[in-house]
Amino acid sequence: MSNTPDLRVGVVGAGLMGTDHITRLTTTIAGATVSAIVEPDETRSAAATALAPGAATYTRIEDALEAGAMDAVVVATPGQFHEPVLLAALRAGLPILCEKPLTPDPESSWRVLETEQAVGRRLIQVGFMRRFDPQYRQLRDLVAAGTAGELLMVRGVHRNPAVPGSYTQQMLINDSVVHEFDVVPWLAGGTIRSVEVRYAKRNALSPAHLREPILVLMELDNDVLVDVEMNVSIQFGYQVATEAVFQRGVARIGQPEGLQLWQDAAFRIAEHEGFGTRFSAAYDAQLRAWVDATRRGEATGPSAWDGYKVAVACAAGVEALGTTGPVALDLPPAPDLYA
Ligand SMILES: NC(=O)C1=CN([C@@H]2O[C@H](COP(=O)(O)OP(=O)(O)OC[C@H]3O[C@@H](n4cnc5c(N)ncnc54)[C@H](O)[C@@H]3O)[C@@H](O)[C@H]2O)C=CC1
Ligand SMILES: O=C1[C@@H](O)[C@H](O)[C@@H](O)[C@H](O)[C@H]1O
Repeated sequence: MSNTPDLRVGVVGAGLMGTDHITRLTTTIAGATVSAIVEPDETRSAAATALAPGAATYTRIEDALEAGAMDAVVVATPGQFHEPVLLAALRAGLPILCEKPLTPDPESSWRVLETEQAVGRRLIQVGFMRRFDPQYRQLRDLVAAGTAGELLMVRGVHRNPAVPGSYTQQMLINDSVVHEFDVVPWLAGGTIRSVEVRYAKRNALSPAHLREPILVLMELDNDVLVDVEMNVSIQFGYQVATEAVFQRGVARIGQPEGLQLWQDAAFRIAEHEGFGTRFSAAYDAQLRAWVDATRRGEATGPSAWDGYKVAVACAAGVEALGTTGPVALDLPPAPDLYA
């Protein structure tokens, strides 16, 4: 691929994740150059441009498209602003890496699917980066190999140390469990049949407007039962861990790793501070896979259809926050483009 020119990438939204993608594209990922930054906030735009000298700056994606400033787009605006950016980039025929979620609800995700189908080829990869985490991939391979027997249950924890005041009750589902709604069916080889939410004793350290931690139960159509503790006030660090129960064994991923220290009659091992460290390798691998596939003229990773299925699961999850018992999912058949 060394004779192929660099992919000119436009990054739309230069906040936390947009800046992170710009840094990785500029310093770590071969074969790509950040050619455009689309960001309405002047201070953020200037800070991002300093990381990618030579990138042209715009405040609206329409202007960057009209200028022909990019061959492909990374969408890193907040989820509620994904749809207009996606539709504009799709209509221009550009490949897209869209941060999770595809969009915040099934109706808008369906409109994105329809637009991609009208273009006639897969252009969107959704940023469910856990699929690129080496440990999740190992676990998926183990499930597929069947060497420990059939998978029976998946038990997960998703713990954030704390969240900002702007984090709402629905975000427990839409912003956080959204990852499990994608990665667990992917690794377990099934589709989500229903979602249920149970409330634990409330953590008095949670922000006053949040009732959490919660336990999210998912039934898959292959009868695998999944439980996820979603906790955003765990204080001590960031922990995303999974235990898979098989017929003849148990597998764990996401355990603390690195230096082990015995000192002062105690044992210590570092835990992650945030998703930026826990999934650093996954963010790199996700971008690398996207850039390489795009340069080959192909699409890879989670598709817009995967994004739609997750949006349906999130809608069920949000409903389950306010009801007792499981909420069933109602999924249409996959359109031909994604079958
Ligand atoms: N994969 C992961 O682990 C994570 C993914 N995310 C996802 O990344 C996305 C961005 O989140 P953050 O970076 O935390 O948000 P942020 O709020 O830090 O940054 C978003 C940026 O988008 C800009 N923006 C808003 N509307 C725009 C538009 N129409 N055109 C161009 N720029 C626009 C804002 O001015 C802001 O600078 C979200 O979809 C979020 O769910 C966030 C954190 C972790
Ligand atoms: O996507 C992410 C955040 O938006 C979300 O708030 C966190 O809970 C997740 O762990 C992180 O990966």
